[in-house]
Amino acid sequence: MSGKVSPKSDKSFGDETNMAVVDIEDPIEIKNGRVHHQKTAKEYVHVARLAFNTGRTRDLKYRKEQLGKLLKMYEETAEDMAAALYKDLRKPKQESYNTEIDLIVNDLKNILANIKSYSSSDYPPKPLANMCDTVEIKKDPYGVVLIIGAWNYPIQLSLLPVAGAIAAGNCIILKPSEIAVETAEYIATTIPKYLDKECYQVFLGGVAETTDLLKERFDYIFFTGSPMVGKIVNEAAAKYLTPVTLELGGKSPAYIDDNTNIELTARRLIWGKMVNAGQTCVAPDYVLCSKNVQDKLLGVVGKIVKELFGDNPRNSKDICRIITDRHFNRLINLLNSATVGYGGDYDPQDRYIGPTILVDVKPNDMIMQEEIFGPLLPIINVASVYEAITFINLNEKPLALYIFSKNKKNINLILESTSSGGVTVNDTLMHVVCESLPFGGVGNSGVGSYHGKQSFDTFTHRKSVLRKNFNPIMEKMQSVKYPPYSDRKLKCVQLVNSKRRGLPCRFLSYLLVFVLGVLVTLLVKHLCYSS
Ligand SMILES: NC(=O)c1ccc[n+]([C@@H]2O[C@H](COP(=O)([O-])OP(=O)(O)OC[C@H]3O[C@@H](n4cnc5c(N)ncnc54)[C@H](O)[C@@H]3O)[C@@H](O)[C@H]2O)c1
Repeated sequence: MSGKVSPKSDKSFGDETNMAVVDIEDPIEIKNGRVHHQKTAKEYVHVARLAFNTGRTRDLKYRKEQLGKLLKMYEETAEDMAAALYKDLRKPKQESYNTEIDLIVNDLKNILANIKSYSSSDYPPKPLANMCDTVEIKKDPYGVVLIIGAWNYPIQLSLLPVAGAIAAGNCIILKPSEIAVETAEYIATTIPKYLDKECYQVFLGGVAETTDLLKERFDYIFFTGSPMVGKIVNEAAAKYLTPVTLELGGKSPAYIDDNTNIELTARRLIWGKMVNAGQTCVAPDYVLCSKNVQDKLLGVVGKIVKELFGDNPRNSKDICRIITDRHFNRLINLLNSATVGYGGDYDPQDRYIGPTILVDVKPNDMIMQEEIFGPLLPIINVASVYEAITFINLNEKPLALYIFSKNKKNINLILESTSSGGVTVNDTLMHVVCESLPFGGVGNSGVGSYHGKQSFDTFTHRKSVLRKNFNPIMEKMQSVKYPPYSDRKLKCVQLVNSKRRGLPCRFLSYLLVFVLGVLVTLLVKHLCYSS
């Protein structure tokens, strides 16, 4: 869709009386919670395919221009982004800027500053057999890519991959999450005002529309969401062997060692759990610690919550709300299934849930069967670091793992004995904001990664190119590869093949070719004169 939603549009995607009408190339109606497109998913993809085939997105100047316009969009409409996030999630302004707006602005500035070097071909070392050839790794765009976003960081999760995909020269169909209604509308109405409407299109909708999109052939699919839907996306992609990045979720553990600074641990843990009201893919999902540490944690948590959110956190402007009633009710069911050690306050009218710690939790309890995605923090007691490691390894590989400890041996033991998408030691969430670290999961928590240069690489096919020339001397030198084969030729080929160590750079191999050329010429001249 590239168009404008009328000001009277319904903000819930679910009320027939207030109907949103978008009226440019694809006038859409939003009726009874469903988006009605005039154009089909196939037509969207067709337009993007035609645009890609013009070749314009391959041009570095064009890509920089489009990224510049995206930056302009961020700068000119940052307040609209923050307003949409507030309406969807009651996101505090500082959280909106820290975790979404500034993140995409900085990422884009970094891409713009480095796009020339990211896009340049690499010239790797080469073996003796290719001494006379030019070997190059060209950075090729995949083509038309599908980006599907999740609702919890609806700006960041849609627009960070968009920047990487544009930089790498792809055309894009972006499908933001339908659950973050305001942000989806902001994206759908704002992007066409700034970017090339054929190359970069926004397709609004929910499950049915995403299902339609997934029937189409894409050259790459970048999905952010739950492992369950990730599998659906992966299956659809497999039909055309389309490569995918799957940014998924899961239960991320936080291990607290006996040897730690309990107050700092509590502050960093509660902060990480309460950002976006726990609706964060890398939020610490549950705690593993001894009974002794649990008691100490419960002893300081009241003080920390008061410090962060005041006497009554319900009145704090710094706690997000749960995205929908459905999500809220799921969390309250989980809360009611467990024993509250701290907190437990909630308000259905406002979709508010306060910081809550759950105790006496057992591995088979309901709350341990699914990703929590809310401000509930269960504690599972373990007797040692070894038991914690065993517990982590018995479960799916998490997206994030947090270790709070002063004991280097224990920290390294966990790092060496477990697998997770990423790790922060002695804090939460922070490895995600360091853009030089690739961000992604492993196993059930995802496939592939992005952020920083990795975003460009994710949307880039590294195409191997080997160039030869028609130089007769080179041809003579390589003639041993042709039949008729002989023992002498085999020995020669084996000798060359055994010199697989790469020659370091193009200059050295040119020099070698030049020296060899001179030697051969001198030899020929010498033979001519002597005869
Ligand atoms: N790894 C990450 O970067 C990251 C970031 C944010 C969220 N997440 C994960 O995402 C999940 C929460 O987000 P969500 O509720 O939006 O996820 P979701 O999987 O329900 O939805 C994600 C996207 O898939 C679409 N979708 C939903 N059901 C579908 C279906 N049956 N067929 C086709 N498409 C479908 C939705 O429209 C949405 O755009 C959590 O598991 C969280 O951990 C991961």
